[in-house]
Amino acid sequence: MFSRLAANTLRGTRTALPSSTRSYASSAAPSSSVSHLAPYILGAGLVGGGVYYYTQNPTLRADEQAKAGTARGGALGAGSGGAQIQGTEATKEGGVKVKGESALSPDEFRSFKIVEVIPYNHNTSRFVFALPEGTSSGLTVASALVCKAAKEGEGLNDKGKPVIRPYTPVTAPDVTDKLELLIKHYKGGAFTEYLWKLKPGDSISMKGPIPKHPWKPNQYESVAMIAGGSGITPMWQVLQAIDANPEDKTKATLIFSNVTEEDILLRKEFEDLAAKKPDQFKVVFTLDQPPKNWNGPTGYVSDKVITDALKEFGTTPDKGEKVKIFVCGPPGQVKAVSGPKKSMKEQGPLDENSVLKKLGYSAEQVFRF
Ligand SMILES: Cc1cc2nc3c(=O)[nH]c(=O)nc-3n(C[C@H](O)[C@H](O)[C@H](O)COP(=O)(O)OP(=O)(O)OC[C@H]3O[C@@H](n4cnc5c(N)ncnc54)[C@H](O)[C@@H]3O)c2cc1C
Repeated sequence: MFSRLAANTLRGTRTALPSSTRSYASSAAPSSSVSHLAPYILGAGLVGGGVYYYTQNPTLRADEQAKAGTARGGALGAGSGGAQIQGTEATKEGGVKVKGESALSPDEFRSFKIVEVIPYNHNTSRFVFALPEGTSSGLTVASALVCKAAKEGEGLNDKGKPVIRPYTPVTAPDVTDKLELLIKHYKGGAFTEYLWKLKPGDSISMKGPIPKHPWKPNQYESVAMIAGGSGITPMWQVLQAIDANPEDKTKATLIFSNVTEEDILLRKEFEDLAAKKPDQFKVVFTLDQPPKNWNGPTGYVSDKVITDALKEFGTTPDKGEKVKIFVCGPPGQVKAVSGPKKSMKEQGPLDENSVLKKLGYSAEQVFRF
């Protein structure tokens, strides 16, 4: 599906971002990528060591954000799994809300057992957690959860405080009995180095939801999602919600950049969506290091990649409030595409030199996770 889409809709093109950005996005800082990383780190050691802008204020670590940002509510929940979503009820805003008990709490950390660790690719694994029988995560769309070590005294930072990091489950909010995180391993990463030592039977503490952009069905005619590396998981959460709600006619175009083909997370899921509902979902993958037979765009997410991809569903700047662009990825990519978020709570203006600004989009049309 992708090849067809790519061949039909996009031509290869060079871009405006340094390759270091994408190396950061989808590789776990392997030694071979050091030369790629150098310019980024040089310019941005800056952003708290590459923790995603989609998190946060560049100066604020997730640990601090977690303390500050676990406000309840604000979002509509939605489930997955076809036309009729089980265990959900309609809300007056037109969305769906997960019924029944939530396993997670926004007010306290709760411990969940890892039941399975399934390698996904060279640096990413699926962590499957058991939820109490009959409960679901209860996360709203779009929202995240935060994780820390469940065992006292473990997973601490160099100041002796627990390392806390946000993640977006890949299981939909109404899935009961289990929750799955798709996590990329960062060499030297405070939390993922700890996580990679754990085994099935061990536990992790979680708290949530951490609300992001409250998804309202049909609030926009169309949305675009520009993601890099593991910044893809919030996009998948929103796409699942749209797909699960037959009343939601929002059209969505995903532009997903990675270093190599192997780095593309959830590729089959996106291709299946685009194949199932081609008039509603469109996906474009861009690669820094494409294989010989690659038909899609290569390099960074440039103005041309965005313009070409968003033409079909008319996600253009002149549409005002009818369109939204979601951005989520590594700092270098976010900086080039939109400019960073002003702070944890404020989106702030678009960077004057960013691709979206130059294309004519307004700050109100853009949301960074
Ligand atoms: C809303 C949200 C949802 C997210 N969802 C997911 C998800 O589903 N899956 C996922 O994999 N990730 C997700 N993330 C990212 C995740 O929260 C963590 O940032 C990521 O796992 C890295 O954490 P870490 O503690 O292992 O690495 P960190 O310690 O934060 O470091 C990250 C990298 O930067 C390097 N580094 C650290 N400090 C410096 C420095 N001073 N200078 C230069 N380099 C430095 C480290 O060596 C490492 O390679 C999400 C983030 C947000 C905000």
